[in-house]
Amino acid sequence: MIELNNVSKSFTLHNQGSAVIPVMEGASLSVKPSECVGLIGASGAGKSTLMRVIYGNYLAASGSVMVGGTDVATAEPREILELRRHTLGYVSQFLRVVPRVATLDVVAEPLLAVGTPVNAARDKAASLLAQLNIPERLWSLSPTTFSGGEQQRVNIARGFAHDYPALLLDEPTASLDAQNRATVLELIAGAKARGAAIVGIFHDETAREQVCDRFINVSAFSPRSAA
Ligand SMILES: Nc1ncnc2c1ncn2[C@@H]1O[C@H](COP(=O)(O)OP(=O)(O)OP(=O)(O)O)[C@@H](O)[C@H]1O
Repeated sequence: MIELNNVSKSFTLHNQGSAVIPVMEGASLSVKPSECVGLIGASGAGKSTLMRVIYGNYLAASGSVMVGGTDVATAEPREILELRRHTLGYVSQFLRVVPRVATLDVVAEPLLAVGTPVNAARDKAASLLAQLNIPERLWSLSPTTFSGGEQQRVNIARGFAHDYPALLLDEPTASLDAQNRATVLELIAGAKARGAAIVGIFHDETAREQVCDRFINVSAFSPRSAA
């Protein structure tokens, strides 16, 4: 479902004499449906960079980044948007808050985007918000003023609203209390059970041991250790 072949990535620092910093070479990985692969490696090794390359936020310098039938490395922007709408979800630690949109609609939006009827989308959103302990009195408010932990849970609810065949999870359990953390791990297990291919970064060791089938150390893709 997610297949990277020989991917390299470097950054050009335009404000620093166009210095080119290679951060990744020869990155290859393959994630099958119902599998969760954890990215590990020291801080700065390139875990977030690899996730952004898969999501299409960073353009790979070479190699292929297949998600479903789309090569993210060469796809047109509209194909990437289509891929993100139907196939590839991304749950980051932070909610990009849309001003004045009610929490229930923020969570239902990915479902509406794939054509789910409004009532069904709202029902699913309500059930996720309840599962993640967001009090019902907050559902009609914009999450702009919510606490950090509440915003993170709204973001998780939104990320799990549509059943994406491929999911990227960037620290989905960071700074959650034990009960909400357990709920998120259940959501991840549920996504795996229905066939999602998942790539995740989890600093929380207990969480990653619980949901990951295997690990990839991205330090192996650092240009210094590449062959
Ligand atoms: N937009 C960018 N411009 C320049 N360099 C960048 C950019 N994004 C990442 N880097 C560099 O790429 C390297 C890998 O960073 P990345 O954030 O992927 O590491 P990480 O493994 O996710 O680290 P952490 O565990 O600390 O979050 C770092 O040296 C970083 O400075």
